[in-house]
Amino acid sequence: MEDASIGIIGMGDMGKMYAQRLSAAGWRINACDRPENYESLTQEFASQQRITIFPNGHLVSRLSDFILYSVEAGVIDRVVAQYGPSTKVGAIVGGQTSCKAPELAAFEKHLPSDVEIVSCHSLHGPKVNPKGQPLVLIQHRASDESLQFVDYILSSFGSKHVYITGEMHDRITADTQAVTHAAFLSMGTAWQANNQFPWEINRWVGGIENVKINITLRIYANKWHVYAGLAILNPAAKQQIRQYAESVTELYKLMLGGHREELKQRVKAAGAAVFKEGQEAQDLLLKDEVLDRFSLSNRSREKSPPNSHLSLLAIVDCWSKLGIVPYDHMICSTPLFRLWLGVTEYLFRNPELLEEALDTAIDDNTFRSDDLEFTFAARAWSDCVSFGDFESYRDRFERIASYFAPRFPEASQLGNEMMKTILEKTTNNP
Ligand SMILES: NC(=O)C1=CN([C@@H]2O[C@H](COP(=O)(O)OP(=O)(O)OC[C@H]3O[C@@H](n4cnc5c(N)ncnc54)[C@H](OP(=O)(O)O)[C@@H]3O)[C@@H](O)[C@H]2O)C=CC1
Ligand SMILES: O=C(O)C(=O)Cc1ccc(O)cc1
Repeated sequence: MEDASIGIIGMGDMGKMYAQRLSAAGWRINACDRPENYESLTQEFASQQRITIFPNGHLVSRLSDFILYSVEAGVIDRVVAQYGPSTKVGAIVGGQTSCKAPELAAFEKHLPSDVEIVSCHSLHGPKVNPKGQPLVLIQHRASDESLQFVDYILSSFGSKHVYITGEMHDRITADTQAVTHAAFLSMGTAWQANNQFPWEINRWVGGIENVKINITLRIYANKWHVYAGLAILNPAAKQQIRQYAESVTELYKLMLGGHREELKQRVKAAGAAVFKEGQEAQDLLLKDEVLDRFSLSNRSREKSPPNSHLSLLAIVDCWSKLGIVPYDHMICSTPLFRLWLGVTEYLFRNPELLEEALDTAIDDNTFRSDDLEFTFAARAWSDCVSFGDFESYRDRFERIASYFAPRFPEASQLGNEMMKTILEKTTNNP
């Protein structure tokens, strides 16, 4: 067992993270990226004895006992079609892509029948310490023994292993990932459309606004294909993002029409369905003292600025309409999802704050144009995902990312500290 070697096809951020950590745990790694990256990768890993770089996936596949594809989700079929037939007889193959339906379909289609399939998914970014984070393992076409082997290989991460099917993985991550990203992508789109840097405007400063701002910038500072792939390729994501956009639109119409009682009744009923009695056994995930430390703004905050919090009211409405209990999704939660649930929980478990948000939504028209742009944005992202066009997703994503780009270095440093502080409190208690 110990003399087995691990193949990694796709040495981007996740592939490198896996190579580094697995080689540090003593495994021999055979890795490749696209042939044009062979020279630079060879140089980069020259001093690492246990990592051997090869020019292409054929050479990695024929040598390795467990082969992991860590490429963009949109190219998985093409890459497996290319290298799959070269897989070593009796090897185990898996993938790291964020949506399992296309990955598993590609494996079934292109891998020889003597090859077993155990796939995986680390539910965190490459710079997050895997310890304690969920790691999904999917025994798709494999013996129990082979699952145990992969389990053993990946055990050095110290992650929390979760054993589910590919289908269940996609249904849960549609919520924990795709809808979560849609909400933050929409916030960024709305700020850009209104030509705002939210940390420069008094009414945005402080508290849960800091989480919204830091996470939005964190997403836009990342690679578009990760978000596009997991949303566009996951059929459950389309439906769930559409419901989020509908919830945003319907709540916004109630606000515009001044339907205070209907708005309150709908939001509170949704809140009661999602945040059931007894679930508050654990402390609130987020607290003001922590949140206020992570501001991009140099303005001071005197009092919690009132806000309609349309994005948060809508996610709870969306969960309730879909019959989703987000706490049940903690098994596939990413750090971002836990923060997102943390901020909604913060609002909904504080009746005064919720009441203030609902009254602000009706009475205070300074939020109307922000909320209008947010509504447009949520619908536009939903259409973009439903349409399934990677290039238009990329175009929207990169246009908005370039608006915020000057603040990425600062936001990412602050965002990392924020994640670390908040996640230290939540990782062991998901
Ligand atoms: N980033 C994240 O936070 C997470 C990502 N994931 C998933 O992991 C996968 C990898 O993501 P990530 O590492 O971030 O993305 P990257 O873009 O950093 O890495 C993908 C790598 O695959 C390479 N590649 C493309 N085609 C081939 C090929 N034919 N042969 C060999 N290599 C190839 C790419 O090369 P080139 O760039 O030159 O095309 C690139 O270096 C994705 O499916 C993503 O959804 C999962 C968990 C977290
Ligand atoms: O936490 C998130 O949602 C991220 O943005 C990082 C991420 C991206 C893709 C994954 O498949 C898993 C984690």
